Amino acid sequence: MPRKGGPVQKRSLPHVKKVIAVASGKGGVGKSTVAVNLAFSLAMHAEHAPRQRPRVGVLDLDIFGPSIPKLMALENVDEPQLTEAGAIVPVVNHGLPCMSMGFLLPKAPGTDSSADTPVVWRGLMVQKAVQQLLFDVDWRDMEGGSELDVLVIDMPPGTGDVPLTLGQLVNVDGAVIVSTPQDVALTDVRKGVSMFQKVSVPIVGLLLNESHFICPSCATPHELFGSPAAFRATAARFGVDVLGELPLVPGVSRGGDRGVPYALYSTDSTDGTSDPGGKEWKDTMASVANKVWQFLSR
Ligand SMILES: Nc1ncnc2c1ncn2[C@@H]1O[C@H](COP(=O)(O)OP(=O)(O)OP(=O)(O)O)[C@@H](O)[C@H]1O
Repeated sequence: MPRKGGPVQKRSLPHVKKVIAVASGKGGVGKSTVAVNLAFSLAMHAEHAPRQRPRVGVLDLDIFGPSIPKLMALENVDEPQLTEAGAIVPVVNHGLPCMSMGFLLPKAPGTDSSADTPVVWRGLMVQKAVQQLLFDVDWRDMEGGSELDVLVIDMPPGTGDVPLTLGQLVNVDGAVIVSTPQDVALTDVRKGVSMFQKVSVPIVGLLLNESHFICPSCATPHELFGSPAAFRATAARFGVDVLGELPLVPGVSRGGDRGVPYALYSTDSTDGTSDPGGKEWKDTMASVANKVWQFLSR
């Protein structure tokens, strides 16, 4: 909380070593999909022997449109448990601890999911909810007690109150900004970069999503939403890296709908990575995770 008469103090999140925010200037560009898959790719990071792999979690800060419950097949879970000290215990699927407003909202009448429960709140209540999600979750492994090495935060789209609150209150180690190649999305990328710079959050880099589609019949890459050149130019203008260019792959969307993130699909089976562009998507995501890990290890 801001102290009376003094500057706002940034804090670390309890039991979390590093924090990465995944943000976008505009909605619907694939930010949540990237956040979840980045978390798995960091957790499976090739540099680590299986026993030394980092503990990674995901926090969904999209209060008004939480996507993590669906992407993680956790839509119908019961309300999270509390520790003896009253902290919220994350919900786990596929081995990944997650927390989202979607787990704390009451279920919509006649359903066993909160997906259709509208959130109609005023600013102060949103601030309170964000602070609770940030500071009142116990990310420790309930069995071994180990802390979280990396928390990936799925931000709400845009440059509203939530990203500002996060940047002002929390020591965020880096932000990844996701965009598609359309002009309108790029304009918002510029706003996002400026906002994080204003609250002194280092930018790891920009990530271009749905940069191209590989034709299933002729294997030619097509730029469906515009040329990546403008995106690269925007990154260069701000002096930030382009972390990668992810193709549009139907299996990525199917995986999200089924609650099985694409990073978990194996590369040598018929489960979807035979999609045109599937291997390129996976290799790019692994390389992005590698760059994020290097950034965090500086
Ligand atoms: N590379 C990709 N290939 C195919 N589909 C994708 C890809 N990236 C995202 N999608 C699909 O695009 C849709 C939007 O993605 P997502 O929900 O992750 O976006 P978002 O930016 O988080 O949206 P919101 O602003 O609503 O939070 C989803 O259906 C997702 O499965």
